[in-house]
Amino acid sequence: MRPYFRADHDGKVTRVQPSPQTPLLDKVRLPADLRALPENELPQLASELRTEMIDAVSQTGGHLGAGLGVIELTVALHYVFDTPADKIIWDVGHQAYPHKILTGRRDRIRTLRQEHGLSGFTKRSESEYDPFGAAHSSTSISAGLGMAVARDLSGGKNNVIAVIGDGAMSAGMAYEAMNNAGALDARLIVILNDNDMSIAPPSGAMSAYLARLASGKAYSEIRDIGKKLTGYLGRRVERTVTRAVEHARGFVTGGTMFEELGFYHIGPIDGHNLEHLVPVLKNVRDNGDGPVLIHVVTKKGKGYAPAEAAADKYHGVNKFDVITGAQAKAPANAPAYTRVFAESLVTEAELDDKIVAVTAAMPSGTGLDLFGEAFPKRTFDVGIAEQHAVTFAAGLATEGYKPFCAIYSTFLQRAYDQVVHDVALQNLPVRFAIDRAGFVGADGATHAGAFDTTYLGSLPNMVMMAAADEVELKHMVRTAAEYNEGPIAFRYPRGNGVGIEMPERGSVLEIGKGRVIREGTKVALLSFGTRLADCLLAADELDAAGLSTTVADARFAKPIDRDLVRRLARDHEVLITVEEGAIGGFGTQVLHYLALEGLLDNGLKVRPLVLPDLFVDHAKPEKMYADAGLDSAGIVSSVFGALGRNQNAARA
Ligand SMILES: Cc1ncc(C[n+]2csc(CCOP(=O)(O)OP(=O)(O)O)c2C)c(N)n1
Ligand SMILES: CC(=O)[C@@H](O)[C@H](O)COP(=O)(O)O
Ligand SMILES: [Mg+2]
Repeated sequence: MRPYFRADHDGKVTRVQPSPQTPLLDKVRLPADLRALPENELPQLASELRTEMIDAVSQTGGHLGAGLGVIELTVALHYVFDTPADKIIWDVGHQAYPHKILTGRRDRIRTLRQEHGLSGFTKRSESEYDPFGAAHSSTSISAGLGMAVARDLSGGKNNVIAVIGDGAMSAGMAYEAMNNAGALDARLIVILNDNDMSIAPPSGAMSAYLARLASGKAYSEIRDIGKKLTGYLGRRVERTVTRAVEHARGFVTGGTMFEELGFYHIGPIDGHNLEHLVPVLKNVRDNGDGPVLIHVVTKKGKGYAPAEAAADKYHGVNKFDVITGAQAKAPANAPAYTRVFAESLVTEAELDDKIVAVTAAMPSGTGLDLFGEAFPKRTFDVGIAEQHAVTFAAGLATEGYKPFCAIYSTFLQRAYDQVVHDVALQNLPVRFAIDRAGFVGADGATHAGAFDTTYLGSLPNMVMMAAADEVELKHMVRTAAEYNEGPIAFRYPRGNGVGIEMPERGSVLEIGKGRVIREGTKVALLSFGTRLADCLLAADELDAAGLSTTVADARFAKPIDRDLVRRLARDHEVLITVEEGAIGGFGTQVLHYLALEGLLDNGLKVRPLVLPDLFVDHAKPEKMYADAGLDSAGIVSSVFGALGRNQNAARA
C-alpha cells in the first residue's frame, strides 16, 4: 500500500492512511459537477485537487510547479465559466494537469506522458475542453483572439479566456496579439498568471514591471479602500466600486501598459484566494465588453513544500517520493550531452574571451547555467524570445564576438527567419548549439527535434554537424569555437552519451570531412548523429549474415564529405543513410549529390532512413526510434529489403 498523504494549503504534507481523502473531487468528473457545488466548498475541492495532482505526478514525473500554482485558478475558471462552450486556452499547457483532472481525465492522469497516455500539454484531439494545443510558449492570446473574432463573426456569445504566464509574456508574439486585440476591441479575457518565475527566475524588464505592479503600494492602498467601501456598501454596488477603484488606481499609478494597449486591466489579485478570484471572474464574465486583462499573482509550486523550496519550484520533475520530495534519479553510465556541451564551452571560453552564450529562458535545459556560473558577464538569458536571441547573437557577431546560441531544436523553429536573413544571408559567424535533436520522449511531438537538419541544411553558408557521441560533441564545440567563416550548427540529443573516454579538450574537425569506423565490401551504412551506435550493431548482424559492412560517421550534413560519399557509392552495392531527422535533411543532401554525380546510374541501391512523415506522440525514445525503423533492427531490415533478400532465410 503506497504511503498516502494530505497536502495542506500551507504546503505542509502529512502522511495519512490508508489513502488521500478526496470525497469532493470524487464527485467531480466534469466541470458541470463542479459548478453544482456550493461556492463555499471550492477551497476544499482545490485542496483535494492539489493532493491528487501531487500524487499523480509523483508516479509519472512531468511538470509539477506550474500546475500547483494554478490549482485555485483552474477551479475558479471552470466554476465561473461554462466550459467547454466557454473556451480556456492554457499557454504552453504544462500547467494544465489540474485542468485535465477536472475535465474528465482524472482516470487517465497517471498515464501522463507515457506511450498511448495523456499528453503533457493541452491537445485538441484529447478533449473538447482543450480548444488549442500548445507546448510552444506565448501562443494563447493569438489563438484566443482568433476564437473571439470567429465567435463575433458567427454571432456567438461564449467567452474566450487565455491564461498566460509571466514568462510566456516575455515573448514578442504575446505583444503582437495584444496589439491586435486592443485594436479590434474584441471581447477577450486574458489572465496573466504572474508567479515571478519562468523555468528559472524570469529575466527582462517585463518581470520587473510586473513586480512593480504587483507590489505597487499605491495600488494596494487603493485596493484596500475599495474592499472597505465594498464591505460597507454591500455587494449590490460591488461592480461600481470595483470599477471606480480601478479607475482611481489608474490616476494614482498612471495606468498600465496593458491599458495603453486597449485592455481593461484588473489586478493584481491573489490567484490562490477563491473569494477574490470568483467574484472578479463573474464580474468580467457578466460585464466584460472588450479585451480584459486580469493580473493574478500566484506561487509556482504552491501547496507542496519541496516544490516551494526548490530554486526551480519543481518546474519539471522525475518520479518522486511525496513525503520527502526526493526525486528518482535515472542511473547514468555516461555524462548528459547537455553537460558535455556546457563543460566543453567553458573550456573553450577560458581560452577565448570572445566566446559568449545566449539562451532563450532555458539556462538549465541548455546547460548555460553552468556557463553562467563561470562567465556571468558573457551569458545572456533573453527570456522566451528565440527570434531576438538569434538576431541579438548576430549583432554580437558583427562586433567580433563568438556567440553560441543554445536553443533546443524545436524552439529554434521560432527563429527561422532570423537564422535565414540576419545570420546566413549576412554570413555571420553565429554558432548554434542545438540540443534535443531527434525524438525527446515524454514531451512528444511538440518538442521533437525533427526538422533542424532540413531547415538549416538548405541554407547557403550554413555548416551543419551532428555529434555521434559525447567525444564528437566535444570536438564540435571546439570546431565551432574556431570556425569564423560564417554560421555553424551542431546538434545532439536529449539524454546521456555512450560512456567512452573523454579527452581534456576537443580537437578541431576538418570542415566537411567524415570518418570511416569500420571497413566492409558490400554494404555501407552512413550515419549522421547518434544512430551510429545502432549502425555498428547492425553491421555486426550483417557481417554475420555474410554481408560485409562498412560503417561511416558523416559528421557533416553540410557540406557533405563528397569524397567519402563517392567512395562508399563506388565500392558498395548498398548505401544506407541514417539520421534522427525528417526528410529533406542529411539523406537528401547525399542523394542530391549522388544524383548530380551520376552515382545512381549504375545500379547502386540507396535507402535514406529518416524520421517518419508524422508528428510522433510521446513514448520512450528507443521505442520511437524502433517504430521508425531507425534502430539496428530497422537498419538491417532496410539492407535486406534493398538487396531483395529474405532476412529470415539468411538467419536460418
Ligand atoms: C517557444 C518556447 N520557448 C521555450 C519554451 C520552454 N518553456 C516551457 S515553460 C517555460 C517557462 C514559462 O514560464 P511562465 O509562462 O511564467 O509559466 P510558469 O511555468 O511560470 O507557470 C519555458 C521557457 C517553450 N515551451 N516554448
Ligand atoms: C514545458 C517546456 O517546454 C519545457 O519545460 C520542456 O518540457 C523542457 O524539456 P526538457 O525536459 O527536455 O528540458
Ligand atoms: Mg511564471
